[in-house]
Amino acid sequence: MGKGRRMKKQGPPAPLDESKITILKKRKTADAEAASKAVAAKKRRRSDADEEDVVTKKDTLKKSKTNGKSAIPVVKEKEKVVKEKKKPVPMDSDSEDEEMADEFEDLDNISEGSMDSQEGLERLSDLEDDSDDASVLDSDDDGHPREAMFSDDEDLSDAEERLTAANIEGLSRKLDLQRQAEEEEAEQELQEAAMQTNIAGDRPDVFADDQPAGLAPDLQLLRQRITDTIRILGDLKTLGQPDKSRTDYIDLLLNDICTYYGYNRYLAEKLFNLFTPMEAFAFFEANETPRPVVIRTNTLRTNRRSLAQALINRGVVLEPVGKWSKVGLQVFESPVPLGATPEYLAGHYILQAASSFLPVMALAPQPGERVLDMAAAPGGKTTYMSALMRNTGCVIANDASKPRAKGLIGNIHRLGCKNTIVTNMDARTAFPKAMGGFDRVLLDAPCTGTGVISKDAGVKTSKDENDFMRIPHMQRQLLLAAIDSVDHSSKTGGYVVYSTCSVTVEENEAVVQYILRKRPNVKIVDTGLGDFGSPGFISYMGKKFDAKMALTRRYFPHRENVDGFYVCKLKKTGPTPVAKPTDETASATDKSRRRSSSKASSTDDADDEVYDKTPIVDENGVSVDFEGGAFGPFEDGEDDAERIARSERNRLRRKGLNPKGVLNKPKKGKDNASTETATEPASSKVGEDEKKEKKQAKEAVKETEKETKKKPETAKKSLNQSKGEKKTVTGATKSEKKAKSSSKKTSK
Ligand SMILES: C[S@@+](CC[C@H](N)C(=O)[O-])C[C@H]1O[C@@H](n2cnc3c(N)ncnc32)[C@H](O)[C@@H]1O
Repeated sequence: MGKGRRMKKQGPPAPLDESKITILKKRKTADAEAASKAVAAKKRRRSDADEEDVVTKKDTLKKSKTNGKSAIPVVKEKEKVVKEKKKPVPMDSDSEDEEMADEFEDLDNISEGSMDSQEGLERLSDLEDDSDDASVLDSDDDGHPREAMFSDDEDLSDAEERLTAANIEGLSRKLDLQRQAEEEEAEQELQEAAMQTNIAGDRPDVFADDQPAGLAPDLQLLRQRITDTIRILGDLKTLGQPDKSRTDYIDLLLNDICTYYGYNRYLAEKLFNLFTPMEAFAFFEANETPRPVVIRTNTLRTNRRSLAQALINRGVVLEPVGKWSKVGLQVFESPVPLGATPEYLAGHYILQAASSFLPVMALAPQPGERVLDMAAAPGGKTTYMSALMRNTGCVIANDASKPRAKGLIGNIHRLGCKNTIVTNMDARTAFPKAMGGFDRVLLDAPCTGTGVISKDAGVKTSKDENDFMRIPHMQRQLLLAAIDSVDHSSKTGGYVVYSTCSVTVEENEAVVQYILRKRPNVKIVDTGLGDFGSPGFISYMGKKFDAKMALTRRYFPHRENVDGFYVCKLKKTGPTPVAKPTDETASATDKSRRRSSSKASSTDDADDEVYDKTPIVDENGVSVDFEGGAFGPFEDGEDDAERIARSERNRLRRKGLNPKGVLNKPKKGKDNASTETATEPASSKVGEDEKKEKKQAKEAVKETEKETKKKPETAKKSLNQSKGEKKTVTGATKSEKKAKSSSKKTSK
């Protein structure tokens, strides 16, 4: 079955699919007590949910008000998502049996790579299942009954019954806890509704109740004011003070959000602007609560059913993460540390956020392919790719940070990935010069981490304007390198997936838009991830993006209950065009052309190794690298250097310093004109900008620069790609060395 069809049938994942738990409980005759609890809990939940629905329609704002910091908006959003999941999903004719299929069984041993019909994923379903459970996956006509552990099927196998029996007690406990939380929440809502009624119809003066200066803010009052302000913004005409504008209210709201949640003003505003005020509140709330713990089954070592059984036997309470994934398990409770179980140590699973499955699913690497993971550490995605490829072909897993690359190697060994080469290079410059011609490239880019604030609250205060200049700049460079490293003529691939765990437009749609302008030889294609998530922005704050940006996917903690994430899939349609080739680019282009023809004729000689080593060039054909700063404009009419310089000036101003004084100050012991701008007057603005840009660039890659000055790890074994040998190596291959020497010759 193709990926698109499966995704349609399966629908998007529910963060916490209560229906499964309920169904389990209904079925569990062996544990009458647990089952009756479950049914009662379900009824209560339903009636609660119905009541909440009514309340929602009456006044959604009321729902967001609580006395403490409970995540009411998150819960509401979660419920909304769950309800949406319950809507019938459009299905193909053979969809009913698929819907009933076992969420454990039909996944066992097989990859989600088999879900991509566009890319020959059917090949995967042809592969024999080499485990004991020999069911063939993803094939519509496999003839294997798909019994469901959590399905509506009545005929559960004995094994599933035992699994269910073992797990039901824990699930029941979880459900009771949820019910208790919901009752408390409902109680709170009632109280708040009463409070709201008192001010309903009035024009609440949120500007009046200023907190006393010098004292710690009263969080209860602050929260009340936040929700009041949001309510007013929803109906400013009726509820707003006549002498106050929308801007006044937004200003007050942002200040309160900063105080209440602890964000710096710049970041709070940036995140706030992504949503309506009400949704922004839900987003900030969601960042205060952790996302569900998820583990990914390593199908190189086991299958999901066996893993679930083993962990349940250890008292772990879990369920499949959702129908969208065949390898994910959501863990509700564990009496043992999940990073220290025998199964963990044996590499049967890896702790991996649900959202980080998505870029790999979108990339859909195929067995036998040559794949690059540009920024791979600690390796959650690399090892998933390796599993999808069934340990065949080759994954180059690169990371610029040496300590992180060591962690990556550890995971690769633990999970038994044998088709992986680890490299330690700066991907902006290493690829495609050192290696190119990949069938697929994953760029899970370094980012500001605004999607994972619940994991790293430090982001709230540490990320400023400067970071939002510097980091997207690096992302653009990396993505250009990713595109140039892909073989557009790959028979099976030619794809790049770009992902970040950030929700800002600057790091996502804006980066992709820039790339589309710089590389007309790529186009955005469907991620194949179905309806899960939201479409990428096609416009934002007056800026229009390519219409196909809607094919990219965004994920938010408050909507999908996963880490904030962005996924874009690109298809390379032709070689990178060079407008005004320099010597270097011309020869590289020739080489690229030779490469295509040599591929056809199979007459490669050593220097004509088939890699697309086209250097990154700007529109004028000028070779681009970070140090040179000759990068294209950040946005139309404004280049990165200027933006970074402006950001630096703003930063200094915020610190109360005079940017002119600080930036123009001559450096001790250095002649102003002694750098690469020596031919220009020391006071030249251009020279200063370049220096500033260089300074920013150096800061940006402080850590990675150090590493990349050192030699990449050398190969211990070579990888004979053409013979398809599977070998674990840790550095450059023979062919890569040839490619390097050829590259040197070219540049000479
Ligand atoms: C978001 S993390 C990658 C997570 C990884 N894909 C995974 O799933 O486990 C970004 C990684 O990019 C690496 N990195 C930063 N700058 C880089 C560069 N210029 N070249 C290659 N890697 C870089 C960082 O060391 C970091 O490990």
